[in-house]
Amino acid sequence: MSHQAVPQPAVARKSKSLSGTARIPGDKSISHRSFMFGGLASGETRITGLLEGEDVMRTGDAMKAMGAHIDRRGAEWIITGTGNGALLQAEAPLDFGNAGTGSRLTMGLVGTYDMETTFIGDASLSGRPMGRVLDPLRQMGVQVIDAAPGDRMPLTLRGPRQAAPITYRVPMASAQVKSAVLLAALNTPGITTVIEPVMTRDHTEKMLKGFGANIEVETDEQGVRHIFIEGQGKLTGQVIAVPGDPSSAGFPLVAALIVPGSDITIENVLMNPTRTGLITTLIEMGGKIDILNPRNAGGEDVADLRVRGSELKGVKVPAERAPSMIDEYPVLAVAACFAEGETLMQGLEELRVKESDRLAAVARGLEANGADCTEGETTLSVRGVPGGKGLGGGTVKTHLDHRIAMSFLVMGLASEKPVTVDDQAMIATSFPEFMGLMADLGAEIDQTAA
Ligand SMILES: O=C(O)C1=C[C@@H](OP(=O)(O)O)[C@@H](O)[C@H](O)C1
Ligand SMILES: C=C(OP(=O)(O)O)C(=O)O
Repeated sequence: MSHQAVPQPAVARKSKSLSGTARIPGDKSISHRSFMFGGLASGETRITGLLEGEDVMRTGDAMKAMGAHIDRRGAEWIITGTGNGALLQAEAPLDFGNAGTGSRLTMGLVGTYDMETTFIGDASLSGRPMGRVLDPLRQMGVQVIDAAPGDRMPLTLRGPRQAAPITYRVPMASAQVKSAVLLAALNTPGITTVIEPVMTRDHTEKMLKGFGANIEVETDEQGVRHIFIEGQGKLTGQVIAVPGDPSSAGFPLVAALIVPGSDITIENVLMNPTRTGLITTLIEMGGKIDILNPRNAGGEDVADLRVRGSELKGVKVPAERAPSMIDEYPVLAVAACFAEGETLMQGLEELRVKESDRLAAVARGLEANGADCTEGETTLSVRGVPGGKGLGGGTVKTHLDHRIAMSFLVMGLASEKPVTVDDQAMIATSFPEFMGLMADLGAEIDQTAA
């Protein structure tokens, strides 16, 4: 399905206090990896809580095209994998739609196989840089036999007869790049080393260990992580319960903070410390967020969050925190619009290469809705208006970016005037339940005619 033909606008209006309990869908990062590792392992993998968003379904389709069996039985997804080293050449191009994670991790997964694989995607994905993944793959012996200018998709990989292990220092804070090299190592003899100067989400390392890969992580005195992985080992199917996605939780969370009088509970949220930067920041801003029932589920920390309407104040968000909240800056910028004083967000260079240039897309959307902000090369500062007086009234260009759409719909719930987004169709890539879940909490969001 293409989202580019018929835009579906939506409008969010000032809402009365939000209330109720929400269960957000499964974590996108863990869901992609569950399909990939389950599809690669020997035997059966059973997954509950999987995110059934379009991005993850594309990964499932890719794994099926390479020989995995994937079925949904009731609430469970059941995968019979090919066995490590036994993926088949896909007969047609793999279409990853809008998904950076799915495409980049799969490039790593298949790159070291002695076969050809073509990757295609939508207009947003085709504009995103793939050289960050292709560079280390080339060092391992992978040929890029066709790519759009600037190492972009569509592109075709031709794997070597036998790949060579490398030591690779990840040059930018990117879990996708780290993961692509680790996955390429699975079909490479010997030990591949990935050096990660700045820690990013660690789902690949944790989950590969769970599937039986020989992978070790050492952190040196400077805090630099060295990840060692031995290729061509056996992976065995697992039982996985995917926790709720903290990036998706960010939307009802910020909505409840900025709509006065709100009191909601968000259940079963992943609290892995590489993902909780938004919660830390909002608590620093004075957000009333209670972390309830902290527990461990399937090797990950999870908790329920009680969130109440709050008087927020602006803060400086340090650059070091960026990797732990990288997808949450658009919605944090919205929270900042309702805070007293200035919020300064730093270290945002990676936002420029997401589904849209998120730094520019957020700044333009805020300006269109009367917010006072300054866009720097790698920073964004927002000067807030407690109560939201004068905010709203604009239409936001979403540029095929789900997080821009959801963030600005949240803004409309507490702004004096409605906020319109030009297209909400992309929300289905990561959070298909968004509209219904927000409506159940009392949010006034209408899908307007095109
Ligand atoms: O590894 C992952 O699952 C992800 C890594 C991040 O991307 P980068 O690695 O490009 O920072 C994040 O933005 C994306 O939504 C999911
Ligand atoms: C950046 C994101 O995803 P991806 O890179 O997988 O497209 C996101 O979901 O915000």
